[in-house]
Amino acid sequence: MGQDASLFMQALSGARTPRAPLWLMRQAGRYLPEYRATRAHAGSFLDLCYNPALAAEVTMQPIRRFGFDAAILFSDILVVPHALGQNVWFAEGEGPRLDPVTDHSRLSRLDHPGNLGRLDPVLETVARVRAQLVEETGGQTALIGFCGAPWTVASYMIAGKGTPDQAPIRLIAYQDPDFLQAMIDLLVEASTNYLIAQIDAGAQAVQIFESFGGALPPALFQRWCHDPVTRIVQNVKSQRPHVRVIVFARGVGQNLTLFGKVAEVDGLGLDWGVDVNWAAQAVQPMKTVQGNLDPLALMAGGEALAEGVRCILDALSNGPHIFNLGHGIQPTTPVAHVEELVRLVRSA
Ligand SMILES: Cc1c2[nH]c(c1CCC(=O)O)Cc1[nH]c(c(CCC(=O)O)c1C)Cc1[nH]c(c(CCC(=O)O)c1C)Cc1[nH]c(c(C)c1CCC(=O)O)C2
Repeated sequence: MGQDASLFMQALSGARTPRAPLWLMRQAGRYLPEYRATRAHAGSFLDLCYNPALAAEVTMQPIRRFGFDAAILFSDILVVPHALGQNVWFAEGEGPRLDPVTDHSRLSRLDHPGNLGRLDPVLETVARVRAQLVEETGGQTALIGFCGAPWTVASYMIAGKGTPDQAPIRLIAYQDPDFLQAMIDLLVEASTNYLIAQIDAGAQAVQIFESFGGALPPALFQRWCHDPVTRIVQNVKSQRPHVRVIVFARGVGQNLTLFGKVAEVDGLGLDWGVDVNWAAQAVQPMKTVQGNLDPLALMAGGEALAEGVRCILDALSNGPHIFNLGHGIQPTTPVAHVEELVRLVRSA
């Protein structure tokens, strides 16, 4: 079966599909009891990311349970700085921690972006998942690879942890733009190589997560978000023209239309703050749109969920659309609400 046989790939190619394909950001995660069970005997979170058998297993868990239309590689955006030699770890219950890189001398001690050998196990996971998807779904379920956008990844590399408003990187963008440009350039090159390696291992589409694009003031958006993401997309597409690319730039509002003008972008993610009626007018004529259910409407369930789904389908069903959340699923979301979501989207 060709790769465009899947509903997800058809929608991403710009087709209006008989029903909206469905997957969820963070669909493999702590809300699933089988994930928690695998996680409990895998060691640390990074150990799980670098264990191809277990990482493939958790990638497949939500596919087997819900029959989603796409699987997303189980890994993390911070494996890229880790592969470049930065110390990265996940403090239990606290999130990611890194030894901060805040100046040229520390940056120069990182590895060359062509040396991503540490990510070989992740590529092995991609190959295993693709083989399992072909075997178990006949290729009906597509495989998505991913990386973080340079600004988002650099915000962790500089602060050494998640920060509510990304103040450390914003300050450096003003005080030492040459340093930040060098870090961003390194990430553009590493991310390009990493995505191409995922595609060669079996990923049919890739998504770039710009989780903190909304932290940029308008005057800085072009340089630190739009340019680096566009460079990655164009680099990847020029070398692997058959792949499909989704950009999920959270919180960027009307700047979504700037990505809409980039010919090589196939799909645009909509966070839950985007007005879907605006998106139907301003974004969907240019690109396939994906999103934007509030993860808390899914957690709440009931009428909030039904109304949220209806509102999205009413606005976006007339063009190419992939159903998803506006951000990752929350760990305390009841599994029954996800079952209900699948039923609502499939029966619409
Ligand atoms: C900013 C960011 C990160 N990671 C990611 C982003 C961008 C998207 C976003 O904005 O959410 C992306 C990511 N992280 C993970 C995936 C896997 C694929 C998927 O199922 O979507 C993806 C695509 C698994 C994960 N990444 C992480 C978990 C939870 C780890 C655990 O099992 O303990 C998972 C399933 C850990 C992680 N990783 C990161 C944080 C801040 C945390 C801690 C927060 C938390 O605990 O939920 C960095």
